[in-house]
Amino acid sequence: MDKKGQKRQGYLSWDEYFMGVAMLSGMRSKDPHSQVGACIVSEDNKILSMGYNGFPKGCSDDEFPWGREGDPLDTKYLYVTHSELNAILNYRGGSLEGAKLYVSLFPCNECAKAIIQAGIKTIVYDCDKYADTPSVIASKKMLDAAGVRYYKYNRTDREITIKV
Ligand SMILES: Nc1ccn([C@H]2C[C@H](O)[C@@H](COP(=O)(O)O)O2)c(=O)n1
Ligand SMILES: [Zn+2]
Repeated sequence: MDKKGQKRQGYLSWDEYFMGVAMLSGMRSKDPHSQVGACIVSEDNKILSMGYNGFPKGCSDDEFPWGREGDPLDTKYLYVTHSELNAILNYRGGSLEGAKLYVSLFPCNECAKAIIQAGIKTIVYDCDKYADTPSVIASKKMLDAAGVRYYKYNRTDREITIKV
């Protein structure tokens, strides 16, 4: 059949688009071990905010520690802001009630609290590599209790290459 006058095929689905944006955002992270990205989307599929894991403003990426082990004060964990929290805090538009969150790694318990309190109702996540940790188990308990829906992103075979 003649395809003239018909829409292009093979365009990105909404989930591919928003997870792609979340992953692109994660590429800004300076964390040498885990780069996490988040994208918050309205109920009518408008991008509201984005974030990635990094130190708070004024805390230099070159002076604060990126290590994972040793004295807690010398590891990143006490200092880094998670991508989801950054995306929530970056939003300047008012309410996130009913919004969807696309995130490359399942939210921890602290981010779950912020997600619930912000009114986000759906989480689409890619990786769940810390599923067995108390933090993620507690996160799921709270999300379940608060009625926040979450589902794993269905990876497609699509490779997105952008030359910049
Ligand atoms: N849902 C999450 C979980 C973790 N992060 C951040 C926090 C750290 O920068 C990194 C995890 O480090 P790892 O223990 O894998 O070396 O990812 C986040 O932004 N969102
Ligand atoms: Zn978190």
